[in-house]
Amino acid sequence: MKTLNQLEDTSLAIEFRKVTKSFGSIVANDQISFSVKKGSIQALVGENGAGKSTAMKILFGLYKEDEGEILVNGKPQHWASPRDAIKNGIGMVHQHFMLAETATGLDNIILGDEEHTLKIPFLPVPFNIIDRRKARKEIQAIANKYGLNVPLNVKVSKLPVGMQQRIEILKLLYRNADILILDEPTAVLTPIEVDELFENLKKLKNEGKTIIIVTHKLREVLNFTDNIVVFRTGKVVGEIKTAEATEEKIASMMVGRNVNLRPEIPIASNLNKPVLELKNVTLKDYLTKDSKRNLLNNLSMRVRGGEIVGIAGVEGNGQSELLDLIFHPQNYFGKKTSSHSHATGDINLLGKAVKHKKSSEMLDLIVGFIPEDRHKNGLLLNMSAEENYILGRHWEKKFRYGFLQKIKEIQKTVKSEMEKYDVRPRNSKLNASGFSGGNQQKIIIAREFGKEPEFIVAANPTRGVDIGAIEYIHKQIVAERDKGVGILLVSSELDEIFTLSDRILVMYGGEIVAEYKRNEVDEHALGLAMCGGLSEGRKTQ
Ligand SMILES: Nc1ncnc2c1ncn2[C@@H]1O[C@H](COP(=O)(O)OP(=O)(O)OP(=O)(O)O)[C@@H](O)[C@H]1O
Repeated sequence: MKTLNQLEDTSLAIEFRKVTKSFGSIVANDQISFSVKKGSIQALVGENGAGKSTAMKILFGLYKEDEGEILVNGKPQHWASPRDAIKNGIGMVHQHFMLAETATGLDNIILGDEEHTLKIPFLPVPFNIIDRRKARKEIQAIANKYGLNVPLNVKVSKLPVGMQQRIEILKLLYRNADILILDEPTAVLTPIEVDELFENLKKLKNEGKTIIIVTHKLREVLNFTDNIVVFRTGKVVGEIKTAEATEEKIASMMVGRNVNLRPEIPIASNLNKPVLELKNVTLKDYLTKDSKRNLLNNLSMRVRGGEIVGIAGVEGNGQSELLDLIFHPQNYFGKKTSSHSHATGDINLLGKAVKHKKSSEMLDLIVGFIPEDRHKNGLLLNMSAEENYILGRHWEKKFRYGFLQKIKEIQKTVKSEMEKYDVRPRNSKLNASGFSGGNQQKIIIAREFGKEPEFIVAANPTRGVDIGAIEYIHKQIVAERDKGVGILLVSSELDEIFTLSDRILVMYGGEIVAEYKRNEVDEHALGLAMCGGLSEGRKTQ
């Protein structure tokens, strides 16, 4: 059967023909066929684990298909590695970045690029070195053109995730890729940055480039793409022109049922005692040259049991520092050291002053944590789902007899949690690395909620998670709130902030610049406050 694009236009950039790829018993791509028109923006959507990333990894030469073939610009291609794909004009930004963390942004962008070398003419043997000045100039020009500015001299590990992603995108543009694959490119961007990114992608499209976007964000799909291909459980279940699609239509194609995309959640009414209190916390930045700037500035806030407090803000405005300070106060409030910036002020967690607590004492305070970087802080990728579920919880009474672990109890709990959160595949022995991004997230959420904490910090809890699962995770968060748990939600998704938060705090430049009840602010005012555009003084609690 011919696909939609084939009927309309034969100038295809990409054509998948009955491609199959299995990992052991898991068929990640099952005879998938679809095509992408040259000079178009194509969305790939589907539930977590539906096989989108696998298809793109085959296209990028990271995996080899078991069966079928892929045509690129009309010619069958069998890449031996991504190097072949790059040579043939294909670039990919992965869902989890592939950057050398200890190298600078500049080095990451030019790494492995032989084009920009400076030839030394008088040496007897050919000896090329990278012309860093030229490369920097070119990268800066691309960055300026597409609004992707990053500090090129700073080590990647020191940059927030949003900036790291910009480096990935710059790397791809710097190599003049003709076909750009972006696996969830906007997961860490603010709405304004998303608009800017897509404006730039449109410019690239108008220059004839082909762009494939893997995303869970249906609004982006509708606003910015030309065609949509829908995956479900390893198969392509449909292709649709964006102009003919609606959010509901795509959602039900993806999930196979109707999904409530905008639930009405009543604002919390029964508030308990505070689970988190920060009073006049200032965090000086001693680690960068910019020592006059404070990473957190005279920040005071409170989360009470039974409420969800959402922090809205453009990434890099102190949110990461705030989270680190909540979990590791001893690093900041103790003696001044060269490895951490120094904090002043007060912090109380679950009613206890914690600024001088040791790490071991902090572990006694049971706080759920869904981290923004699930690979770095949420999972041990080369350990099984079961081991990851028990991570940090092995001391819980229900999981041990003295020093011995109750293996059967652990297995039973993990099995039922995987069922409850619909983690796919239901294989508790599979290493965390073998699960798709969204399913990895579900494992973390199941573990953290399972601790039955009084306070949960959720940083982008539905990042990379499909709509069916978002609906479920949101319900769980609200259920926790209604049980009396206090929740601090840090999210770059305004939709998520609006759906869940009882109170919304806006962070800008390390300060809380505004505070609203959910029902007294709209997206426009919030967006303005997030960009520092608040002219009036902040509202008070
Ligand atoms: N390296 C691997 N080893 C074993 N199984 C894998 C591997 N990579 C992917 N899978 C499995 O293949 C299936 C498809 O995964 P894939 O990452 O392609 O899904 P996806 O649609 O991109 O999901 P998500 O939206 O969550 O990123 C999943 O069941 C996943 O667990």
